[in-house]
Amino acid sequence: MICKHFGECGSCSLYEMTYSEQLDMKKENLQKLLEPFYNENIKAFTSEKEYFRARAEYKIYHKDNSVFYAMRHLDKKAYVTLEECKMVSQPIQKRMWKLLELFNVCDELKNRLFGVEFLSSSTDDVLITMLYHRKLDESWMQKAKTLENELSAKIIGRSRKQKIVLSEEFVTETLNINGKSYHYLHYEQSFTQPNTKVNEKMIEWAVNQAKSYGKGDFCELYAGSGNFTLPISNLFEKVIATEISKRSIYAALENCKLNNINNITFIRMSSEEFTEALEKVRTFTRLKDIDLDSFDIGTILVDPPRAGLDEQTKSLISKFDTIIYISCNPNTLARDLETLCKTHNVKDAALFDQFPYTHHMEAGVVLTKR
Ligand SMILES: C[S@@+](CC[C@H](N)C(=O)[O-])C[C@H]1O[C@@H](n2cnc3c(N)ncnc32)[C@H](O)[C@@H]1O
Repeated sequence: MICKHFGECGSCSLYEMTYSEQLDMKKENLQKLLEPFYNENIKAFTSEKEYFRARAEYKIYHKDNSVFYAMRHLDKKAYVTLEECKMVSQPIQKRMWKLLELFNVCDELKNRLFGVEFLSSSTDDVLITMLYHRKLDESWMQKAKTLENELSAKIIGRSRKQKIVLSEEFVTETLNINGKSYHYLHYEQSFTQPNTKVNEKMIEWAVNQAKSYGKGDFCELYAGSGNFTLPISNLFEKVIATEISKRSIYAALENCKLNNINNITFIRMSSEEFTEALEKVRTFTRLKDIDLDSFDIGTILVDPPRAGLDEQTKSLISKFDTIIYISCNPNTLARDLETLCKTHNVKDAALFDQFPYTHHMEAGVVLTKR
């Protein structure tokens, strides 16, 4: 029934709904899922109706010596070629069709090309990753360098065991949070929120919840490159944040420098390991210079992947006064609330429409200890 192709395959009923109809449907679904834990009206934060996606991945389909952007059809074993894609951001829009024209007049660039990924920012910075089934050589690099200039974009070429970065491998993003600007480096292939405007609303919501219910020091698990951590850090004296991805932790540290923030301790650690460290089940050399006991954690924010929280992490976060839970899968959120609501009450809940015209939902819930 529901489109995974931002509606572009034109084959599903969600695409036929108006934006507000599909949003109402999601809100109703979320309200039902959260009903056992929260009976108040859930606030929905809307997306722009077009040009909202800051990143996109396309297959490249070859036919009669021409290439096309393509996506897998939802139901059939086939690809759908695209002639427009109104879901992607204006900076991507501006470049993607020109790029296709340039591929089509250059055999060197389109030979064995099988995918193109775009990452953009609201500062009109765009990174284009081109994926090939062949080794890339000097001649490819020369053509790709010309492309960089013609498109005002940064280009990365990838093939098996090969990655060529022509200039930089990140885009610079600036987010406006409650009237203040925060600057971020978003690296290729590390996690970034897909819908910039909705992301800003989501961070503002989290900041406001931390303002209302925050206590003690602040801790964040699944912190990525500091998307929430940086704006929330202003409200607390001491902050500790963990994340499993090496690249995201590197970006998070760079982002702290960019924003002159120096009260955050970032640690590269899985939430499972961090739980073991806090509960003194295991010692880690990575923590030799960090005194975990010096943090008096009262507020925790978690933003796990779709699988939600593991049992140990749930048990750990249940110990803190305030929990802000951001979820990209309301089914696992509802499952985790069954445990968390044994000790905490839900104070607020919201829907963030990060993924319009798909069945995906992003939700936020704030809980305080009884
Ligand atoms: C939904 S993303 C959220 C990232 C960040 N909060 C943001 O808004 O950009 C989830 C993050 O959890 C990280 N992650 C996945 N499994 C993890 C684990 N077991 N422990 C810690 N972090 C994990 C991923 O690398 C990813 O950055």
